[in-house]
Amino acid sequence: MSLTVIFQKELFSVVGISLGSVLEFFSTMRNRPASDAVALLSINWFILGTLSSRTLPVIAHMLAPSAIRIAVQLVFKDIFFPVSLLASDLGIPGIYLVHDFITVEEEKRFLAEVDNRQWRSLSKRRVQHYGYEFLYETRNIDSKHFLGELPSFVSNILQKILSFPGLGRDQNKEMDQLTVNEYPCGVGLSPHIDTHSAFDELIFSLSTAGPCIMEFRRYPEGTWCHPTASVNEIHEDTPLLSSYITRKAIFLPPRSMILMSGEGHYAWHHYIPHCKVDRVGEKAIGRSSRRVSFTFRKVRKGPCCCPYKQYCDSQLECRNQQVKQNIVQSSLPLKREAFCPTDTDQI
Ligand SMILES: O=C(O)CCC(=O)C(=O)O
Ligand SMILES: [Fe+2]
Repeated sequence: MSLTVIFQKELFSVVGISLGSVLEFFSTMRNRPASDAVALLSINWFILGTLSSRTLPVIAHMLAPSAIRIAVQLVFKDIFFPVSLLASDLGIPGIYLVHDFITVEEEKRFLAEVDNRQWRSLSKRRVQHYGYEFLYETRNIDSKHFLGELPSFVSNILQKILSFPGLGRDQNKEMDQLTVNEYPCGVGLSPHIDTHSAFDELIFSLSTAGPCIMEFRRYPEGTWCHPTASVNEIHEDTPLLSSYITRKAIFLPPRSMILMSGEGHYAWHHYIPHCKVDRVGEKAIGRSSRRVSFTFRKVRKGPCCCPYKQYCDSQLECRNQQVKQNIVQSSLPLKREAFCPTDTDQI
C-alpha cells in the first residue's frame, strides 16, 4: 500500500471522527456561541477539500463566474447603482416622467386638502383611498364597492394627464381610483407589480412634499415565478437570483409625475428603498420629513390580456381554471408547468 493511500485513509478516519464530533457538538449545544460550530465545520471542510484536491480546480472553475458576480452585486450594488434623472436615460419601455407637473401653489393646496381629511394608518405609512378602496390583503380593489367620484381638487390633474407623453389614442385615460400615500422620512415601499387584474394599463404617480428614488427590477425569463394567487408579491431573493436581476432607478423630485405603462407596469417591479438619504450620482439627497404621493389608476373591468403572462394574475387564473377543466375532462395528472409558465410562453 503506497504512502499516499495510507495517508488518505488516515485523513478519512480523521474526517469521520471530527464529523461525528460536530454532530455530537450540535446535539448538545444550547447556548454555546455559533462561532465555535462554524470554526469546527470549517476545519472539516478544509480536510474534505484537501482530499478532493484533484476535483477542486474543476469545481472552482465552474463556480467562479457566479461567485464573482454575486460578490460584486453584494458589495457594490448600493455604491455604483446608477440613478437616472430622466425617463429617457432609464430606458424602460412605458416609463415616462414629467418634472414640475404641478406648481408649488398646487402642491401646497393638495397637501392641505389631504391633511384635512381622514388618514388610515398602515404599519409604516398613512393612506387615503378615493373612488375604490384598495385591499392590501389581496392587493386588489373591491370593484363592487364604489366610494364616489374622485375629489374635485384633483380634477385639473385628471385633465392634464390626458395629454401626458407616451399615451396612445386608444388607451383609457379616465382614472377612477386614487391612492394617497404618506411616507415618513426613511420609509419606502416593498417591490411589487400593481396587480394586473385590478388596474388598467396606466398608472400615474405624483410626488409631493419630498423626493425619493424609485427602483425598477426585471427578473430574467424563467427565474421568477410565483405559482400562487399573489403572483405580484416579491419574496426575498437569493443572492444568486439577485445577481441576475436587472435593476434601474429614477429620481422622483417633488411635483414630478411618473407614468408606468406597458412593460414598465406589467413586467417591472417598482420599489422605493427604505432610506433617509438617496444617492444620485455624486450627490446625497436627504429625504424630507415626509413624501406624499398621489397614485391615479383605472379599475379594470375585464381580465388582463397583457403579453407578460409570467406576472399576470388574470392569465394565471385562466390557466388554473383551464387546467382544472382539463383534469375533469381527461383526468390528466396535474402538472406544475400548468401553473408556472414555461420559458417559451414568457415575454
Ligand atoms: O408612492 C408612489 O409613488 C408609488 C405608490 C405605489 O406604487 C402604489 O401605491 O402601488
Ligand atoms: Fe405600485
